[in-house]
Amino acid sequence: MAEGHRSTLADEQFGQGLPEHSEAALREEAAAGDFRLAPHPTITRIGKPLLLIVMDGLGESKFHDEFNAVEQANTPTLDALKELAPRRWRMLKAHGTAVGLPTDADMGNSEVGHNALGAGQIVDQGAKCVDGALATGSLFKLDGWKWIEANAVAGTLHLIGLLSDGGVHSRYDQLTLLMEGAIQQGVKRIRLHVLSDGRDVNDNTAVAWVERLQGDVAALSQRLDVDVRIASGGGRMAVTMDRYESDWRVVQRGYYAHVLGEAPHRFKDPVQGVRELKKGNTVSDQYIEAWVVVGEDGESVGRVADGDAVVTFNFRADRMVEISQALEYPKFDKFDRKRWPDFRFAGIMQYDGDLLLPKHFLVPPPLIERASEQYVVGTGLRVFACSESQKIGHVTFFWNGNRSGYLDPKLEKFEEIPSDQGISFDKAPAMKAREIAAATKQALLSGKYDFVRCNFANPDMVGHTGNLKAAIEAVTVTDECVKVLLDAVDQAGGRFLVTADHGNAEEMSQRDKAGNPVIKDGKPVELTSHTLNPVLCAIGGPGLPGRGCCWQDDLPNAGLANVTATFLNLLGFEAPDFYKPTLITTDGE
Ligand SMILES: O=C(O)[C@@H](CO)OP(=O)(O)O
Ligand SMILES: [Mn+2]
Ligand SMILES: [Mn+2]
Repeated sequence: MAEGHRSTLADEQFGQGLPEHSEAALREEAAAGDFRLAPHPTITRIGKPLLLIVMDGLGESKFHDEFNAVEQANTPTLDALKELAPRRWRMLKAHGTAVGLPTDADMGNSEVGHNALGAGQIVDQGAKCVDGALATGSLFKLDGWKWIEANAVAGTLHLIGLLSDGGVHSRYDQLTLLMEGAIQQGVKRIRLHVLSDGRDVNDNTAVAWVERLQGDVAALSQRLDVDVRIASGGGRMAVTMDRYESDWRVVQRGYYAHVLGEAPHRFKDPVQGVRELKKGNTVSDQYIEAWVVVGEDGESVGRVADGDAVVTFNFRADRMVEISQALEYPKFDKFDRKRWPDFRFAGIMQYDGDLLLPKHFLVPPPLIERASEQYVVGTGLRVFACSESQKIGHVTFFWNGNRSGYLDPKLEKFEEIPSDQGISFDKAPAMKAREIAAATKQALLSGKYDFVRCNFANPDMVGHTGNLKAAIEAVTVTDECVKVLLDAVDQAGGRFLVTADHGNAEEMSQRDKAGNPVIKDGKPVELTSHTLNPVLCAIGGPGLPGRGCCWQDDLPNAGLANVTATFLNLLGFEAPDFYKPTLITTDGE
């Protein structure tokens, strides 16, 4: 059924112009050799590894002042890439329509960035698919809605997700359209379980967001004569939105607050309550502890009951997988659920197409067909991918077009370095970069792999804390680790490509329209989000062909999706012709 959903909607409304294939068919084809790459005419295979590094959240800003953590950091390796090989580096677009987001005002993010890097194509992303399904009303006609409809109408509809207009995981306008649409379908009672952001939008805006929602909910309730209330919440990094099993306690807090109605903070009015929790702004919006709204009787107003319906309204997958498991799996041992009511659950998207999780979803997810790894393993190349827990799925799941697990366990090895748990990453800004470098170096020198890729999480994760000093340290350590790996490429006689998935650390202060840092109470106001900035792409290594490679001159608007054909060339192969064009040529140098 899931496949049927995907194909109908993908074809009719958001067609990618590529042939329809089910996952199973794709794998069969791979096995049958349909994914063999043709050798590149001039960049030959040398039997030495290609290294690809993603520096997560490291972009280039036009502001060259003290708030640019990338420029403030000590980066001799990255500087040398530019200075020593002027024709082997360039900048790439990493935001907006260049990576499949709805508009060029949308900042880049890891999901779309790694999807583009791995898939070589620009695919309409989840945000756009949900926009379309809400605009046409198809969302309420498909099987996902049908699955929850009777419960939603007869019981309570619970909506769980991130409260902001960041556009990375969710969007406020989609939440309100979803509510309105559900009410038109006959829903009378809605409970909202909302996570504060402070990461994709400015920090210390949590109160304003809850206040806005409270206002809109009051107006809606009155206008349409329905009972809608804010029921529970917390900060996204402390409650519900863990990813890649970094810390299940985060999900447990969410399940307890949203489903059981249990939380350390209980108050009658969510605006006043959150205002109290945010007093003096001593805690970031991202880390607000779990809270529930209680009625006169002291009981939670929004615990999930038998016969209710639950929808998670984040369209992005990584941070919804664990809560979906907690909501959906009959057998579940990550924490004690205490009570698992008999409700019906649908995600606004399916968050994992291989696990088919959740089973029911309101909007078909973007299917990314013919991702590069299918060709890479289809050609028999051996792959090593490494990161720490916070980003491991980025270089595997997102990279492989949202496929979880191995495409070919005989040819691929994914290595996860456990991330620190329970701390804000500015407390340990190196994160696990050195461990990632060590594991990746070992893979490069082992002779066991043709394609070795890794992701350094710390410019991004530390950038999100808003702590400038820590972000500078994070970038410095990243540069040091890039050096370790480029030295290993030298030793191995291989080739490399260094890039990033979007910006973050290069802008650590909010700016006014004139570009000046925003100052409040005598202090610069931190910027915790990603940016719209371009990212570096640099190639090199002793294994480059005799006459070398350099950039094509005619691709001024190239973006992350052009990297895919480029690294396939560096592996010694031609890219599929429907991929975005390669950035390199062997003419002219
Ligand atoms: O932390 C995350 O979930 C996002 C920001 O919302 O960052 P990234 O896209 O880099 O993973
Ligand atoms: Mn990222
Ligand atoms: Mn990020």
